[in-house]
Amino acid sequence: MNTAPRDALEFPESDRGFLEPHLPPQDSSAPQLDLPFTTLTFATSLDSSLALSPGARTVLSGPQSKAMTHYLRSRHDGIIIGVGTAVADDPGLNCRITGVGGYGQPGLNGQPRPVVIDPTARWEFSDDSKLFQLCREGRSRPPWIITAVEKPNAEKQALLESYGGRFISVKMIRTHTGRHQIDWPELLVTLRSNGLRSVMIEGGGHVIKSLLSPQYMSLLDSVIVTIAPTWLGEGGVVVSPDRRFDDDGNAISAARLKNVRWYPFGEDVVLCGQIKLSD
Ligand SMILES: NC(=O)c1ccc[n+]([C@@H]2O[C@H](COP(=O)([O-])OP(=O)(O)OC[C@H]3O[C@@H](n4cnc5c(N)ncnc54)[C@H](O)[C@@H]3O)[C@@H](O)[C@H]2O)c1
Ligand SMILES: Nc1nc(=O)c(N)c(NC[C@H](O)[C@H](O)[C@H](O)COP(=O)(O)O)[nH]1
Repeated sequence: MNTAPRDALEFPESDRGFLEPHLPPQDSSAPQLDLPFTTLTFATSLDSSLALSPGARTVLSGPQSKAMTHYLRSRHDGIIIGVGTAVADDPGLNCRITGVGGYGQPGLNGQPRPVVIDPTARWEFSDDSKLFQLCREGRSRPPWIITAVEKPNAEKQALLESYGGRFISVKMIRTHTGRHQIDWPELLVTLRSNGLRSVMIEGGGHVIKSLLSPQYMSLLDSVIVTIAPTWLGEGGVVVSPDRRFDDDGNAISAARLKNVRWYPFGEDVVLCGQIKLSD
């Protein structure tokens, strides 16, 4: 067994049980589906902010819930973020729990595939990006970048492919505000057909908002939210889906969870549930 690096995290067995009903099945005889098991998971402040501003990497999770997030990463085949998060955070998107590949074990077992949604292929990654440093150290899988660009920049493509990553071009529509909108079912089917049986979606704000729209929320099998005891204040990246109205034009809640469980975790609380679909 290799020695785990100093930044390895511990997530004790005794803390794992409560998460089990909210995670993809581990049973290899579970039925093979067209869609991956899909978990929405993020950390939020008391004023529903993910970060102090769109470009700011902001620590919300305490040490125990951070380790929990890394355990979640070990339990999913893929981890999806938007390019805004890739640019703001220079994330590692790997799993640092002791005992997974690169953290005390050879190989990449337990390491999720990073998937970045980047419609215009604007992420200026380089050899210095954290993700690629981790790939070189054998501590992360190379990313897949989902884009609407048919022929991404050749140099970027060569760099990505030199690590074993790739661009995956998909069709995206433009909304009335000019934003790209991915076809989530199509993306999830594509990821499943490329071998990902489960994915966790970490954010940021735009990704989460689009998944909480009436059109797409039924794709979510599980929702796991860490709530930190802090207010980030005005100007943060807020998780707030579009307003919904009933047939009479009255405002109704945009989305709600069912089968809810709360678990105190250090100074944070972790909320697990499933999207309640209208009857
Ligand atoms: N607290 C947390 O758990 C957490 C998690 C992730 C990110 N963050 C923070 O969130 C911030 C970034 O959030 P954001 O909202 O600015 O960026 P984002 O990560 O949601 O990325 C936005 C971009 O991704 C693409 N995109 C997103 N949804 C899409 C869709 N449905 N279809 C097509 N393209 C889509 C678009 O190019 C869009 O401009 C950062 O500050 C980051 O630190 C926090
Ligand atoms: N659970 C959680 N708590 C936080 O306080 C926080 N800021 C994030 N943010 C998630 C987002 O996807 C980040 O980009 C990655 O957390 C980057 O972190 P890594 O380098 O991969 O460890 N997630």
